[in-house]
Amino acid sequence: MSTANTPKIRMRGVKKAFGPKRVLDGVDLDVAAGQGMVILGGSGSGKSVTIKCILGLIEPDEGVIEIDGVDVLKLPRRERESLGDRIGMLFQNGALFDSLPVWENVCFKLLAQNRITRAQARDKAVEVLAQVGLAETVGDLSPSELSGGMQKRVALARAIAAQPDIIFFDEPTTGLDPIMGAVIDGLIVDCVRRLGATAVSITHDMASARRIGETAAMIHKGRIVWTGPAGNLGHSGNAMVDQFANGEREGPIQMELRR
Ligand SMILES: Nc1ncnc2c1ncn2[C@@H]1O[C@H](COP(=O)(O)OP(=O)(O)OP(=O)(O)O)[C@@H](O)[C@H]1O
Repeated sequence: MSTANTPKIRMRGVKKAFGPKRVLDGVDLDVAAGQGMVILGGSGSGKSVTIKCILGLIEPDEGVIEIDGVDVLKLPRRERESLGDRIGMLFQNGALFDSLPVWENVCFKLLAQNRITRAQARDKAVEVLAQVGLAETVGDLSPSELSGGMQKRVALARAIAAQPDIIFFDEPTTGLDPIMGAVIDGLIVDCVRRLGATAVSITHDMASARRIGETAAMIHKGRIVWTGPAGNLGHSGNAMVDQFANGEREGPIQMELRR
């Protein structure tokens, strides 16, 4: 049963292998309701697989994943799918559809599920675009006509349009200049706060991690090896985390491909 102390997301012993390759080897992670959690880890360490397991896009081999205290892996398919209505996602590359105008992209999920008429969707898109600093006229453009920073704003608008209570951000500032990255981070923080949502982000950008995360977790060799305040990244006292956050070649993390 869910109580005030129940984590929004709770993972215990989550394992996932692809063929002989074990990617997740017993992930334990708690994300408190309303918290901003950043997941760090080397390339290929399993950050995206972790998020996809929570989203239900990948089925773990073992373990427990709870949302609001409910074991989602045991839910019937239909109930599991309806959980998706409460979850927003900003994909790494934005994943916008160039064949649709911006406003339809923003309200894509609401339209696809017939939760809203096209006229309502247009109004809703204008309202959400304004929240990410975009003018009404942008709604009629194709995503291909927008700069990278504007595309990220549209992707953010799409992630929040259905007012989810959990939002995942996969490398939200990748490919942006540092100032635009900071602007997008600011918008993310504002939007998440306005919704009162729980946010889980993957990023390799430490400045971004400190801005959008309250808490950080580091994944290494398929397990969460450290959790602590995002503000401590780089001087956490954990040699592995500090090597990673400071981008040092020497340290406990040996990356065969980089030698
Ligand atoms: N559907 C899949 N089938 C087979 N292997 C997969 C699949 N999805 C992920 N993997 C493998 O799992 C490992 C972890 O992938 P994942 O995408 O989670 O890494 P990541 O930590 O997000 O990395 P990056 O920072 O580079 O995006 C990789 O070796 C990847 O090749």
